[in-house]
Amino acid sequence: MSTVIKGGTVVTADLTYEADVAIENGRVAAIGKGLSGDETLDATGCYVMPGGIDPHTHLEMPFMGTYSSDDFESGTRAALAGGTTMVVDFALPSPDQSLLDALSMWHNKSGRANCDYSYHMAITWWGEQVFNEMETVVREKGINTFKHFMAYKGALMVDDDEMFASFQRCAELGALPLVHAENGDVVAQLQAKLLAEGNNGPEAHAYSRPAEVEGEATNRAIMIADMAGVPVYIVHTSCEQAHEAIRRARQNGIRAYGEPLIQHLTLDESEYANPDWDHAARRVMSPPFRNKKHQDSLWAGLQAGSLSCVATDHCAFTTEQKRYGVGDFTRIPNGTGGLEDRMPMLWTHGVNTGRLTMNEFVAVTSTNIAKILNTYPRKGAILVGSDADIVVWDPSKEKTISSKTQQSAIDYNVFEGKHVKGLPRYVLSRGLVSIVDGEVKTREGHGEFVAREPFQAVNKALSTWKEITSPRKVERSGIPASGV
Ligand SMILES: NC(=O)NCCC(=O)O
Ligand SMILES: [Zn+2]
Repeated sequence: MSTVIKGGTVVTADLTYEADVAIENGRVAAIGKGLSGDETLDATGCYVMPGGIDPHTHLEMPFMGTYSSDDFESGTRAALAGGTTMVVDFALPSPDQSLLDALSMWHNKSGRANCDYSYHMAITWWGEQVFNEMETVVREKGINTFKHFMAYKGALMVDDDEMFASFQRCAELGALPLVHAENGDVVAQLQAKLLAEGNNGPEAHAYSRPAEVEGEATNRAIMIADMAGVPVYIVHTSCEQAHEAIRRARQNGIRAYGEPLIQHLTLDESEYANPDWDHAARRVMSPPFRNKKHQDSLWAGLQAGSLSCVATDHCAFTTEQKRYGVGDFTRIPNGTGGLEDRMPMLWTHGVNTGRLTMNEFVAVTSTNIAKILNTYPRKGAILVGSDADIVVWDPSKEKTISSKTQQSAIDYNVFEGKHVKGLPRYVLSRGLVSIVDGEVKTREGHGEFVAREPFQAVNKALSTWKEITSPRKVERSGIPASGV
């Protein structure tokens, strides 16, 4: 069975051109004019783009005494509805748990996925077992990225010595470390101080995590990565201080990547001042939403290329779960949803406003992360042989975002009431037509795990440079006798 997407304009990270796209066996089979197939999808007036890749999701994640409420079924359904055809989730070992056990647990959860997925492995503790299993994870299990939390003291946080050890191991294995960069020690002290002063509402969550906390940790993570000789990817970059650290590092030749979230780009700190406790608590995530100065910095970073990808960090909790933190903001589960809205919100606030070109939109929603994760051009591209993960984007289609019509399992939406213009007409997951004009035709279990090879080029270049510049003993002849 072959499918042809006909009459649209192909938009990739580099090119815009008129062509039909033919699909066979889940792959792009031909690109050109006048193609035909068993099934035709009319793309007149639409842009035919690589499906989105969300670099950062937390589906059914055990966190803060509960589990995030979207699982791989509802989460990937939401992803496809919004034009995202691949998600990258996190396998999260509990303290002392084997990385391989955690991975098996995640494979058990993901069997219901509607679109393709991959994982980052989290480093939540350190020891010889973790050191050894990292090699298996990279060489045998198809995972080349490891996430480190500098925040969540007493839970997921790792210290600098553990991070340095893990980064060096990543360098040896051809893996890329990811970092949640917030100074967990300072946050813990600020939280205690705010609570002691009676400041226990959701707004205190934002007060306890000022931009300096993030800027300091981002810079520290980048410097540690540089000393370890490995590139580094900073997740959910939310402020100018963190962006500045990434920008400066890149100007100095350091391979550091930054990832703003669609939430931070389009929602600001005034959400926490809302008199409705539920409204504010539903928006509690780390880092918190910031002011316009920070938002402008993030948009500028996407335009200038100093920030690479737009993610969601989709970690959705119901209102009931958020209420665990009534009377103590530190117990509000951290996280917000966004999978279904990432692409329409970015198109509306990025492309429709002239802040991003269509090609830049494709780069930051798909192609850049495919390259960073070493899965390009299987993903993130429309090329003959690429997976047919494709979104046919209708720039004239509009809607108002509402939790009543969303795919996510939770009872609200942080973008509630926002009007978007630019939505998928069709979404194809490895050739399977999964969304047709808002109608959901996803197939549970269709999604497959995407194994990713270790990095060759960047890690080789960095280790070569490290070797050339490593400390060397100076060999001297005629050393004078000791003066003692
Ligand atoms: N970001 C957030 O608040 N929740 C998800 C877990 C994490 O990545 O920090
Ligand atoms: Zn995080």
